[in-house]
Amino acid sequence: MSQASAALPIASGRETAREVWRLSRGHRLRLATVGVLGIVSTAVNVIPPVIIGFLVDRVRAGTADLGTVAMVTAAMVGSAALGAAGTAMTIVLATRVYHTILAGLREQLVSRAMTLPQHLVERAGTGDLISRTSDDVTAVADAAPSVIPALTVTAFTIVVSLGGLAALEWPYAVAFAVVLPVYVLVMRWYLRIGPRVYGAERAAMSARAQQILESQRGYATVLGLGLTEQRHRSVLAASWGVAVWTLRARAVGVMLNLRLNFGECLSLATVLVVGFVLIDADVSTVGAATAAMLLVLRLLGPINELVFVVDDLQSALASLSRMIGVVTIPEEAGEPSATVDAGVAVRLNGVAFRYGDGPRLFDNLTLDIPTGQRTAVVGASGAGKTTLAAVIAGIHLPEDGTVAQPGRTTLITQETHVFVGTLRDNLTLGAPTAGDDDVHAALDATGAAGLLDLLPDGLNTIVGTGGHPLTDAQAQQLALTRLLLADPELAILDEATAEAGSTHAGLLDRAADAVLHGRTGLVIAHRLSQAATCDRIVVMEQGRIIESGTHNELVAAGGVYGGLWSAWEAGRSTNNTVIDKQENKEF
Ligand SMILES: Nc1ncnc2c1ncn2[C@@H]1O[C@H](COP(=O)(O)OP(=O)(O)OP(=O)(O)O)[C@@H](O)[C@H]1O
Repeated sequence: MSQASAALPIASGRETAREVWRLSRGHRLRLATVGVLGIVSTAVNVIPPVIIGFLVDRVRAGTADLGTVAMVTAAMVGSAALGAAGTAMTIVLATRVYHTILAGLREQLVSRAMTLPQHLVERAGTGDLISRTSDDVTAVADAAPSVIPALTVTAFTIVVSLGGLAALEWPYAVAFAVVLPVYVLVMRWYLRIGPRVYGAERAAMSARAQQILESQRGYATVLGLGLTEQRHRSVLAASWGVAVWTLRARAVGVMLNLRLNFGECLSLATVLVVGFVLIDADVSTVGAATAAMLLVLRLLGPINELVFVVDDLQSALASLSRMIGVVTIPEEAGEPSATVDAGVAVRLNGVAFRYGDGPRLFDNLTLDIPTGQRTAVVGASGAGKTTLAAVIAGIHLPEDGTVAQPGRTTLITQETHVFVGTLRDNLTLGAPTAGDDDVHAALDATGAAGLLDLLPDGLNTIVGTGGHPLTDAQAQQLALTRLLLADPELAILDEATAEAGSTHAGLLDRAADAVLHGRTGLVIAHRLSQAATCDRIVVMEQGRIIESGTHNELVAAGGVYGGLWSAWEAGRSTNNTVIDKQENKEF
């Protein structure tokens, strides 16, 4: 598998073929039927030229009567009808089979995309992944129904027509066969240039998608820093890249047409000259020469189509190998594994981590999180708390060292996604077998049962984009209840109750309390009061753990945490509002 720069991998031709063969399992009988139908309908299409040649000779000999014309007409109409029906059936069946196979591939692509290590996606850029799951899927879907039947029909038309020419007089077949290398040269030229140009066109589309996505995601930052013009220029440059490569791709298409026209001219002229010589030498009849010319004319269409299908095929193959490149990304070594030590739920041993090519954020980080306990992580903004949570959850892979954690781990961040569907579906995502009684019990436990009274259809209310709107606090309650139902061994709450505002902070704190009850918890604490209720506190500074212990131990030690706690207590004795602000400022 080749990996160009930071982009996601692209499958080689062999890997693509192997994966397509694997995907075709269960559809091979129907694929064979497509092939047979294509062959039969093509063979039928060869009848009209031969029968016209027969008619020409009968007319020249003066032996054609009304019966001959009626017989020729009936044969032509019959073969045309049979050919058309066969071709239509081939295309319908082929379209069904290919779309079924493609649907399977698309499912695998989406499920692999959802489980890809985040560092891979970040390094490649989200645009690359989105382009592969949208543009590339469309390219393959658009090409498949035309490419495969055309390939089958064209290949067989060439074989049958060459046989037909040889049956008329072998020099006709030789005359055409000597021109075939011209088409081979045209195709070789095209295969050399085409993939590069089409690959570059697709890469330019990925780059454009990336620029647009970044501008949208960071819209607030762009506005805040006055970067609108700069972003506009970046999107413009990426769009221009697409325009340039699209133009080059179309130019390649035009040059291909010119070469094909030359091939047509050459093959018709060759067969015409051979026909003239054969008739002159009394070896062939005018009818046979007519049939030969008609057969060659019939062949030119499919041959051109083959070259044009190669065009689509190249484009589709480029997309297919990009899709399969994602599907076949192997599970990475270094992904978190289940811990074995009794009493330790999570063990980080000598962990090193950096974002992209940046400096090391963690270097030789070591940490044990005891089973069944609640550990808080505190530290100034940028200390590495969120990154630590993501490394433990397995979202980021360490560059060095090991992470051992329980198999069932759930991470909740401030950004809670509400999926389109019923509230019940959203709550039972991690526990598909949970019944309504379980759901109600979980809602009671997290104090979210009141939410049902606010929704028009209770658990059946459609939420998510376009559905009943939920406030941030409600979405967070939903996420906490979902976690309770999923019942993981390790729950990581990354500031999951931080942004709710003072009205809902207490409510969400109680929900978080219910969720963490009886399991190992890691709380990235925004508020010092939240950390103080945990069994153990870990203090981080610039990617290092500088203190760790119980609240009382750390206060008694009088270190960084002790200082912060004293400041917090001093603030509490003067003004509660100030305390909250002070806490948020500190962390
Ligand atoms: N995706 C990323 N790419 C590059 N650098 C990042 C990325 N995410 C975080 N960082 C950097 O890593 C460092 C640690 O960030 P992290 O978010 O883990 O800190 P934090 O303690 O959780 O901060 P906060 O409390 O503000 O959320 C910071 O310097 C941050 O700029």
